[in-house]
Amino acid sequence: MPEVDVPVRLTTPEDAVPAYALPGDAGADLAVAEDVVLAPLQRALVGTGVAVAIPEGYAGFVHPRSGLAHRLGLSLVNAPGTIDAGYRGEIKVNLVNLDPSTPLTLRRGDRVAQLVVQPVVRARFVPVQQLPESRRGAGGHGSTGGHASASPKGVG
Ligand SMILES: O=c1ccn([C@H]2C[C@H](O)[C@@H](COP(=O)(O)OP(=O)(O)OP(=O)(O)O)O2)c(=O)[nH]1
Ligand SMILES: [Mg+2]
Repeated sequence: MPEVDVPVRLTTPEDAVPAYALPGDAGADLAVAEDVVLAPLQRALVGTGVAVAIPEGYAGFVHPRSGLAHRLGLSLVNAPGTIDAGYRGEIKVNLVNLDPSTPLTLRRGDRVAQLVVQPVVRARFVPVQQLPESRRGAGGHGSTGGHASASPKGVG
């Protein structure tokens, strides 16, 4: 996998530098810098103790962790959160407990999200009268089929 240097500053020496759990992982785990209790369906903006300087031409995307989502219903309100190259503040996570009945307790240091650093391009938006044709055209929102159905028969 290609690598890029990302300067990182910790709020305190006890905060964790984002780390990849395994070789080949796309996301480096981010931990909460404080204890948090989330009531069912409650959300909270929580610091990670980490600030980064993502190089120009890249951006960071903060994704949920699938295990916590699956086991506890923990997610991010704004998934994926966007970390701009110019941002020097602490990375914060917009946590939400999507479980409808069980409160969720997180301890400082728990890894709750993952940061994916990706190359990005900046678009030059060019106003035109007519867009070039394509096979998809204006079709969307399930136009190719296979979308889930609310009916007991399942997907169509
Ligand atoms: O999950 C997130 C999302 C964003 N940010 C920080 C980094 C990002 O560069 C900045 C702005 O994010 P965004 O552009 O998504 O938020 P906005 O509501 O548009 O705020 P702004 O007006 O500051 O751009 O906030 C985080 O710490 N965590
Ligand atoms: Mg913005």
